[in-house]
Amino acid sequence: MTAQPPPPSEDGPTGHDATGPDAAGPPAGDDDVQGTEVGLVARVRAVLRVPDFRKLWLSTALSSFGDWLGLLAITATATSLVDGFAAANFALGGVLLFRLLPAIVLGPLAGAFADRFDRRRTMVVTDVLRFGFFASIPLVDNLVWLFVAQFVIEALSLFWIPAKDAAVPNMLRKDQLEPANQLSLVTTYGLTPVAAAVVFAVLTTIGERISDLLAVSAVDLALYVNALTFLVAAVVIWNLPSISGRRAAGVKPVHEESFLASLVSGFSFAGHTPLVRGLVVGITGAFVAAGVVIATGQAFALSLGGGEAAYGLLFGAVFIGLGTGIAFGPSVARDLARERLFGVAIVAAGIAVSLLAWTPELWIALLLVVAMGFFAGIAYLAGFTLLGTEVDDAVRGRTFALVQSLVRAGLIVSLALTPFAVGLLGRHVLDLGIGSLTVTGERLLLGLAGLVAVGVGVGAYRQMDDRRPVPLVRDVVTALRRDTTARRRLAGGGVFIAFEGGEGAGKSTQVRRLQEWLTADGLVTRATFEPGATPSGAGIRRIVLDPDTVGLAARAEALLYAADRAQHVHDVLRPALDAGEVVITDRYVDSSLAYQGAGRVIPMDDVRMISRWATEGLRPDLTVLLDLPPEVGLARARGRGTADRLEAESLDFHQRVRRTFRALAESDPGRYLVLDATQDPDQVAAAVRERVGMLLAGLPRQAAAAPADGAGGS
Ligand SMILES: Nc1ncnc2c1ncn2[C@@H]1O[C@H](COP(=O)(O)OP(=O)(O)OP(=O)(O)O)[C@@H](O)[C@H]1O
Ligand SMILES: Cc1cn([C@H]2C[C@H](O)[C@@H](COP(=O)(O)O)O2)c(=O)[nH]c1=O
Repeated sequence: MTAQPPPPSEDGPTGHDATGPDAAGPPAGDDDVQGTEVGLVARVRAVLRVPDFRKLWLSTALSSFGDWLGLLAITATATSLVDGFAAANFALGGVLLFRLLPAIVLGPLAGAFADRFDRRRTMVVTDVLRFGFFASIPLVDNLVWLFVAQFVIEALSLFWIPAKDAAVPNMLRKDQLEPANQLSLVTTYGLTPVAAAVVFAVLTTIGERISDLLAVSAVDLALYVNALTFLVAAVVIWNLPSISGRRAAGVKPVHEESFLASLVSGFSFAGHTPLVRGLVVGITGAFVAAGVVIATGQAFALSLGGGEAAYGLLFGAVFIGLGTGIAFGPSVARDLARERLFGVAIVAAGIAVSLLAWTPELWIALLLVVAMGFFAGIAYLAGFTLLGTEVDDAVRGRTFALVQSLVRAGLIVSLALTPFAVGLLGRHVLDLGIGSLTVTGERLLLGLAGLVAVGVGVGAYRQMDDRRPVPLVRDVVTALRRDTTARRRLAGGGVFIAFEGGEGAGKSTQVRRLQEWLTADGLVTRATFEPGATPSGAGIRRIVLDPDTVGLAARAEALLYAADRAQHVHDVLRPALDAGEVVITDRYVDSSLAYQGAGRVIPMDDVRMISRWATEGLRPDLTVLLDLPPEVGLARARGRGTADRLEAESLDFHQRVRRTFRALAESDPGRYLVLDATQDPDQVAAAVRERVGMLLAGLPRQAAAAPADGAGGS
């Protein structure tokens, strides 16, 4: 018997909980993850049914609209405040420079701020201040003040953005973050700039009538409207306590670290966590390359024999590609792990840029630019989503801010240096004997940018790959195929298999082997473990297993394992099961019953109760118990090095653990497979396969021809 013995009618595959498939999710928006038959629109609609996210999205959309309108109005104001072509260009350049500059200095500080202080307050205060500064631009009506205000507004945005980016993952379930990001990115870079451009055009067209009616110019009116959007956003955000995350429940954080120390620990976290390191390197490198592409754009358009019109077309093609990648990338990539997709997409974008460098024709260039944008959009969405799902709340603000600073710094450097480099490299005609080849600075730099992108993509991939058993090429091909041989999810929801047993019983070995077998059989599988499979769980694992953790009360230990499990169910198990995966975990509730219940002698019912609460009743469809004498297992485990805190317990402790595992299995034989773990690993694996084969036989897999955007992200 595990946490919740199943009534006969509920038993069997996919009947893994007593509380229904929506139990682990937020109050609304849960009907989007029933396998892969659900389209993008339905998933976005489901995300929008989460009330707090919907309100935040609406207010962010409003601010974004205001921001674009403001940018148009500010550039118009800047050029109108000076005379002459050169001065107008200087004013325009100044506006853009002052928009990007603060990020380099203030970005990391803003991240530490977002992690340290109440995010809702940070957002409200910055919105109110942005309202004031935007409104001051038309009132003061002076170019120097415009630059100052622009700088301050941008600096304030730097505090607002990481606070918001770090807050969103707390409002949604992990599997909802990708559609939420798709919606936000399409809104910010697709819908609101277009809406702002239309409104700006209308305002300037009817400018005279506006002046007569309101006694302000159309450009000033745009700035006032923009200012007002920030005030509205401040009010909306003030009424969303969930943005405060942990503080929403009134929990005041204890800051043992100074501000400086938290800044340093943010950098250290990014530097020492391979996944984050890969993301930071990948996103920054990709933006450096993007800066080169933007800065060489006009010269490249000229070299294709086109003028401003060709440049405009190339510019538009980037956005078409980006939008398509963000909207449809997840459907194309389907089950490809986002950790892999990120690096692969950057490499693909890099290849497109490298090919661009050799392109003689405008139409080929346009296709390559769309392809580049498409892959860049996929990479950006995957990277942004991974930052939200994989980085713990406590350091998320600093991580987002670090990325934002590096991205802007990379953009500034490449935008500033590229024109000089193009000039320096010049134009050369090489005599190849059989003909001549014209090499121009912009094309050389484009080629270089492509190579940089390929390099950072490979680097990011190496850092982030979680060494899953399927080789990359097969994984990509499988993800792209939509025929009957492609890996499939289970149509009626996933199957949950737990491996249990004492130290060194061979659980990790058998989990890996079962996953390899199922993957080869074409199923989408997820191998995981307890404790420590989530970022916060990793911290718990360090505490409970560290031999230096002394004096930990038995109840505290039980609660720590339960906390790890609650996070594991919420972040990994429930979303994967809802998406129809076969989920295999190395340890689950039985370990708590055996180690904390029998080992630490806590009443079984107490352990059962906290486990049921932590898991919201989620229980395995099958538990494989690898049974062996503790002396044998401990000897195997010690082969790995120093014993951890639990391995170091007495033999008597481990005997009690073994007896309890066996008793649990005996009380519910239909749901357990008990195997003699002293057997050869091949024999154990064969017995596991036979039983799992029976469990899966007859379970419907997802339809062969899935709809184009039917993939759930994983
Ligand atoms: N059936 C087996 N016979 C002998 N050795 C085995 C067998 N299965 C695994 N081993 C070896 O025993 C050691 C422990 O195996 P493994 O890590 O798979 O066990 P585990 O149950 O996950 O351990 P723990 O719970 O302590 O992490 C490894 O060195 C592994 O190669
Ligand atoms: C889930 C769980 C685990 N434990 C113990 C059992 C082991 O000694 C360690 C985990 O180490 P492993 O090498 O990853 O197997 O933690 C526990 O006492 N209670 C639990 O709920």
